[in-house]
Amino acid sequence: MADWTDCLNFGISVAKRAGEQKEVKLKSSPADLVTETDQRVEKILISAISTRYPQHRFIGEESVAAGERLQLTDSPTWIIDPIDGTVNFVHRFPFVAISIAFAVNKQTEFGIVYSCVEDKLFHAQRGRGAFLNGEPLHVSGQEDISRCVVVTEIGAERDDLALSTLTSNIFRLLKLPVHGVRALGTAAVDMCQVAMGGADAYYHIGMHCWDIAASAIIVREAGGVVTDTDGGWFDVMSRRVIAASSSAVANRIAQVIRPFPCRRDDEEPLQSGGQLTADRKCAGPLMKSDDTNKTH
Ligand SMILES: Nc1ncnc2c1ncn2[C@@H]1O[C@H](CO)[C@@H](O)[C@H]1OP(=O)(O)O
Ligand SMILES: [Mg+2]
Ligand SMILES: [Mg+2]
Repeated sequence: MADWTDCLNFGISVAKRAGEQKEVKLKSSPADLVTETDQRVEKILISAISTRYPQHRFIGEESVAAGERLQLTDSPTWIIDPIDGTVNFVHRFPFVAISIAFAVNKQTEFGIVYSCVEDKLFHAQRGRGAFLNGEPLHVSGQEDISRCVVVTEIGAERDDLALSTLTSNIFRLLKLPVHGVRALGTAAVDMCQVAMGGADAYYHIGMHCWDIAASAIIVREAGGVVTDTDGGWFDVMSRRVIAASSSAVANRIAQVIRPFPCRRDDEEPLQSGGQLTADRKCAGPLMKSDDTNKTH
């Protein structure tokens, strides 16, 4: 079996170096500022990694936003979110992360999440455990949903359908009841909270592979479970994830939440007048046919 430890160690060093890039130049508008900083960090990461590993491929949030095709092949591939928590970053809400996953044959070999403001470095390598600043990490092991803190994200969709699904899912969880529902503004750090036992579960529909790939392996290696939002097999391109302290909690959340259909990350982008449209939009019917079986 190939040993990717050299890549992991290099990934950790570039993530920490990129996390020091706190200087932000004000451009013409807040939107420009965000784009410029996100793009700059992604360029720093990709240029350092590709110089060392010229054969490797990349899936980067900003490269995809600039029109690059999103395709996970069997080649060694780095999946990068240069700034996870861009809205936090702009508002100085203190949870912002660099998320880097590395996959070979479509299997994640390691994940790195550097929560820059907190200076917390989470990492995990397949079969070798999960760590926070070098110390082993463990999920809470909680099995009782009524004793759980559950994390999710509000996301950016503001249409009625998205908002009603989002709020009704939170409503259902609160009515179980769970101990609390939280949202930190970065999916990567949300899931690392599950890995370290600060939260017992995370779920969301609509994140992208770069938001969740690294923290998914960190949760698993910390002893947690990662599933699809229907409780089935987790597919990193599906944009559907539950990360939990136990199978019991993951299954209970899968029973409670209503699905919100999204275009897969590896689906062909929608074409509109020759221009690529934002692939962040969800599409399709609101409910799956089996939705009537869900717990209300
Ligand atoms: N269209 C979108 N707009 C804002 N945040 C999004 C998003 N799609 C995914 N996210 C992610 O959702 C969380 C915030 O709710 C962050 O992890 C954020 O990642 P980002 O900061 O890298 O965009
Ligand atoms: Mg992100
Ligand atoms: Mg980002």
